[in-house]
Amino acid sequence: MTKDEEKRIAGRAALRYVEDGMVVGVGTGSTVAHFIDALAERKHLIEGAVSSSEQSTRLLKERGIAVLDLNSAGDIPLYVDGADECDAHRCLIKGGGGALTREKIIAAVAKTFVCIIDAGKRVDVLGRFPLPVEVIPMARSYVAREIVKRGGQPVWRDGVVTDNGNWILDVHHLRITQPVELERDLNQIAGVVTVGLFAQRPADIVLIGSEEMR
Ligand SMILES: O=C(CO)[C@H](O)[C@H](O)COP(=O)(O)O
Repeated sequence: MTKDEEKRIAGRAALRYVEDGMVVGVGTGSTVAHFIDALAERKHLIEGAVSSSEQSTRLLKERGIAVLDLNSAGDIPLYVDGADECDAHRCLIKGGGGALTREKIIAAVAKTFVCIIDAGKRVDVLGRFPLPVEVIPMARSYVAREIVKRGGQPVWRDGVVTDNGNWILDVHHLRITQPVELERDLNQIAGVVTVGLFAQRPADIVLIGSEEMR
């Protein structure tokens, strides 16, 4: 089975958590694109979606799904999103697609966070995938120096500007054995907007696309 097939199966499987009348939080990425395709089949039954990126907003609108403003949407019972890595405690690295800040906001608001991944994303220890950190542009060098002090090797995602007008550092060579503590520590560096570690608010449910899930 190809990786994309696993993503498609996971994306479709998330549909079982969608209930009539819901506002559905929608993440970003290629796995979520499969979820959006599946969600389109229920578009007349849900109230609408709140979107974590311009990319997902475009996809949702193309498929005729109403996109709502998070500030006026009320409760978000369900958030469906992918991840770059996932450990046994459902802690995640996210932000490979650069949408980590809005993703973290919707994950925080949502009652249930369903994470959809292909099998290659499951790891014992987070950190093989470089950890994305969104930074205010003027703080890039300072934040990078602070990360080096903590043993990481930050690489500027040159040329990428987030939906919020910020920049991203991808931090290599971290072996994340204490994700909650690291998330808290990196969050308090001046100039950091969001750390792509989802440990203080992990996923509630992880769906890994597989043959058995078909
Ligand atoms: O965090 C993300 C975007 O910021 C994505 O969920 C993550 O990068 C996984 O993407 P894909 O489903 O394309 O493998």
